[in-house]
Amino acid sequence: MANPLTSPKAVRELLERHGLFADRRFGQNFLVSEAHLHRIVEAARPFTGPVYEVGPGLGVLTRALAEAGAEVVAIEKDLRLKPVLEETLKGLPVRLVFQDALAYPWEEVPEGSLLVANLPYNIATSLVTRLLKTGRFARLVFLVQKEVAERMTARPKTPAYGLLSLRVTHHAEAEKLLDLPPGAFFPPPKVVSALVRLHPKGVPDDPELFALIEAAFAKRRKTLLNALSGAGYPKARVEEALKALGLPPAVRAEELDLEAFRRLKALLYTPV
Ligand SMILES: C[S@@+](CC[C@H](N)C(=O)[O-])C[C@H]1O[C@@H](n2cnc3c(N)ncnc32)[C@H](O)[C@@H]1O
Repeated sequence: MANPLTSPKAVRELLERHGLFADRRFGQNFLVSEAHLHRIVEAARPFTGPVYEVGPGLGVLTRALAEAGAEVVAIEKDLRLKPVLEETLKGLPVRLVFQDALAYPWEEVPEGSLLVANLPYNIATSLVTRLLKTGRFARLVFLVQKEVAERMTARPKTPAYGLLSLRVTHHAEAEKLLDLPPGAFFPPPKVVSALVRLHPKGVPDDPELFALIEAAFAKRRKTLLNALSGAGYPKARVEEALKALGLPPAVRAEELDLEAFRRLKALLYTPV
């Protein structure tokens, strides 16, 4: 059965009836494409654990997930949407939580949980990083701006490659599944979006590794040697480590893959 919320007209009427408007501060671009909604639900299956949705909005995806058999916990920051969600999700087994998703205790969700969401653009990167660090998610399936999806899946020596690419690679296998045009949303955003799926590998955070990677990319145009020595890593030690790894002294951060950064960290953090 078609989802009653997948038309701009239905969304406009629903908002009007509740005296609401799509609030840009909350990144409110509601999905209105039945075909894309279906692709997201299919990409998220099988529902082997509780499904967390950040930002249910008017409930379009929440409803589709619940109707497909998922046990959904939906976390929404905009309290104005409470009466709408109570109407659109009536009778469905969804737990609604009204709070900022960044304040949610993600470290306590059951092992094997799933995230399925059309993420608010302004918290997407920090939220996904945090969820990966918890080690509790079996799968994360979400919409983000295409540019963010490209950074998540970028390979070394490409312009989009950096801290986010390495963070994602450290924790997960990443897939960029498809692009969504602005017309798939109401109101249409200015940019193209993309559907991303991450399969975590159960690798815990490595704070020393990520301090090193952050320092390496903080000055992207500099050589790795200058970026790291500028951030306080002893220059002679970095020079020695690059040599031991067979890397030229003028190498830049974007030329190193995750394995190279792991080996560099091991050399820099080994007591002399
Ligand atoms: C891009 S809209 C997606 C709405 C809906 N899931 C859909 O696909 O139509 C993002 C949603 O996240 C909510 N939101 C924004 N910031 C949030 C935050 N920090 N915590 C929880 N929800 C947030 C917005 O109010 C909005 O409902």
